Amino acid sequence: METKGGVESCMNRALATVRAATEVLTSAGCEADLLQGICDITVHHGAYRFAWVAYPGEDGANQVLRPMAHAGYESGYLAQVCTGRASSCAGSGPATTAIRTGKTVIVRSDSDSSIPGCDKADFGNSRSCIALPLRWNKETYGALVILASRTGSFDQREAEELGELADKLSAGIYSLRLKKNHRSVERALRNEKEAQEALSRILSLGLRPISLVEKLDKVLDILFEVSWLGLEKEGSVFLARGRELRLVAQRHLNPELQCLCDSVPFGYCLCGQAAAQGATVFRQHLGDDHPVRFDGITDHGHYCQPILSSEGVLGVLNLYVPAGHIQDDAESAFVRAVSDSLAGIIERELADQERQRLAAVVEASPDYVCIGDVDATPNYFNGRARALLEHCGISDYASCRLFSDEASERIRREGIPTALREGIWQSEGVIRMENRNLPVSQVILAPRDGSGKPAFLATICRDISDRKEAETAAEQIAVREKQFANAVINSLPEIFFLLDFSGRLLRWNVNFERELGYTSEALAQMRLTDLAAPSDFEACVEAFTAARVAGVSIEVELQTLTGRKVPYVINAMPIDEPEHTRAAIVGVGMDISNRKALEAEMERRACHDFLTGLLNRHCFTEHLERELDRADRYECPVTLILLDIDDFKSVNDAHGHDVGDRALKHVASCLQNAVRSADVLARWGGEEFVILTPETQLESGRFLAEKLRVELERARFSPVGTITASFGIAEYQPREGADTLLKRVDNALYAAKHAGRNCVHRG
Ligand SMILES: Nc1nc2c(ncn2[C@@H]2O[C@H](COP(=O)(O)OP(=O)(O)OP(=O)(O)O)[C@@H](O)[C@H]2O)c(=O)[nH]1
Repeated sequence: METKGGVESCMNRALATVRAATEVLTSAGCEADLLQGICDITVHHGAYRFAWVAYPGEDGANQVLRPMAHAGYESGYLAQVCTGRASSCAGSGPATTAIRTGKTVIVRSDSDSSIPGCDKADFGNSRSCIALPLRWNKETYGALVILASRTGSFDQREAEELGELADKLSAGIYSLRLKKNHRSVERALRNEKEAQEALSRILSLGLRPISLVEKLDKVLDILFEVSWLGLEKEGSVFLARGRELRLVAQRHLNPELQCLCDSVPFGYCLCGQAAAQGATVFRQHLGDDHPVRFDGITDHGHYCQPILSSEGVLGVLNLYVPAGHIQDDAESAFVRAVSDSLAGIIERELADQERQRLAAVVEASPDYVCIGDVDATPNYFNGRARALLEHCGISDYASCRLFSDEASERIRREGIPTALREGIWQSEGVIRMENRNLPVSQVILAPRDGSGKPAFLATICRDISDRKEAETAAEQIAVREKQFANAVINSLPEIFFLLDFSGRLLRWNVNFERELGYTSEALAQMRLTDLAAPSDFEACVEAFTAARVAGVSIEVELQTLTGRKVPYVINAMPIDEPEHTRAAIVGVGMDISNRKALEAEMERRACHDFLTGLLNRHCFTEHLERELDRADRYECPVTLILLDIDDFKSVNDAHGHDVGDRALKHVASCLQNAVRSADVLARWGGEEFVILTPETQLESGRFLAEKLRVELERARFSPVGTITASFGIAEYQPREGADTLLKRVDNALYAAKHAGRNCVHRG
């Protein structure tokens, strides 16, 4: 226990401390000074062994005590208290307990184990401890801890006095913090105002009629004037071109550095890193990742702030700061705001450049260009269009009507709605001019704005008069060529036709219609093979199938509408399909009726006797050979009759050759009328006739010969009167041959002559 004198002395030291603290409490300029002042006074005026102020803090995930000020003899005590688990904020040491509970904690003996940890603490020969919570307005700042060298210190009165000191200290902390806050708020407001003014100056630069480089230079100047920014008066702006940064503006940059930084690839050095990452790069010092160096370069820090748009990286704002500069939230936010403003300026500039380029192109375009509102009110015409309007005497552009009423109506009803709906409408139209109409191709465009709505309407008309003239000329040439082709094919003496691959008639000449008698409507539904005579149909199909790949020539009979069969020789060949047709085969056909008739006549003449019209000897012999072959093969009977007019010489002599000729015809006629159709009658020569009677035996032959003899004798021929003939007959003996048979029948005839004529003899 303390003695009465000791108690007084304890009270005195507490009172001395409180008294001495008054000046510090009112005069301290900052919190650190206040805390340190109180600790000093506690030790020097209160003669306590040790005093310190603990604030709660964090070390990673651990809550710890932070000594904010201390005075007196401590001998490693602080380190032990602040790192020991028992005295951590989560622990139960005096300082921790006071902070956590908000109540004063007193330890009067270093053997007091009521507060765990205190017994283990090295009090540095101190024997008592008081931990006073520093609280104000329900906020606990920390604890004032005072150690005394004697056991049993800090009775209730001393503790109350010291508690008052702690309350005053808490009020002082509160007051200083309040002042500090006021100052920082005032400073922040001042800085904010300055920043806003700088930003508005930067933004207004975007509207000034100066080049982008000048604008960027001035932005750097404005930044250097912002007093609270810790910038060096040195900086630059890069613009991105592809994956490269180009130095476009700078202030006070070392000339050598200007050369080195003229072009910086994305990813290279600090600015390249900022561009590649799209994020701020800040460095306090010139480090290894700043490879751009020159002789005499001094250490400095960097703000490399990417200038970003929604499309990507536009460039980098590069600001220099003194070496060791500490980045400040307000400063970082301001630099970001400046880069956002720069993005706006650059984007507008690029858009302006693009617009100017487009405007120059549109203005110089050879097309007629009109740009107007989405309600189709025109508000711009390019040079070509203005010239056209002037030419047409139109001065009121807003209400000009260049197109015909019909075309205007179509544009209004179809063109503009389609363009507004689909973005584009294309057509052709005609512009009315004073002397002529100007054919144009027209395109109406409706580009959309950022919200997807049509922003304006642009009408582009192109003079297509040259093309139209060429098309008209080509059409006229095509018409003329068609007329010429028609004239040619219609003047052909042959029939002409074009077939498609299925053989259907595509085109034909007038001869075709005339000779076959069908109408063009009927022909348009027909194939050429439909016209073939039934007997020629198969051959016709075969020929025109072959004509798809190679030329063919075919003789075929075509049947006219009336059923008449006309022989044609048709030459047909495949053709390359002319444009827009299905033509596959072209052909011409010549009517060969005359040739066929001539051939028939020639054949007839070759086989027939010109006087009597009967088969001649040559043809008869062929018949005879064939028939005898058949008789040999099938052993069928054949009988030959040979007759000779009696005393014919006297007919000629008496009546002349003309009568003789007629007499021969008379005999031929009589014979022709008397024989059967299976018999073959021929003039053998002179006044001799021969009859081949197939399937006839000798007796039947003799009967026939006798019948003929009688018929001939009975038939009177004027002016000659009776004409008779002698007959020789012979039946063919198997395999005796024609010559032998003829010899035998000739002998029989001779015998008949010898026998007195007008009779029949067998050989
Ligand atoms: N008018 C005419 N006379 C012909 C033709 N061919 C032959 N003759 C004549 O027929 C006559 C045949 O006379 P011949 O051979 O003496 O026989 P024939 O007078 O009939 O006496 P036979 O046969 O013995 O009865 C000749 O005068 C021939 O000129 C002919 O085509 N026309």
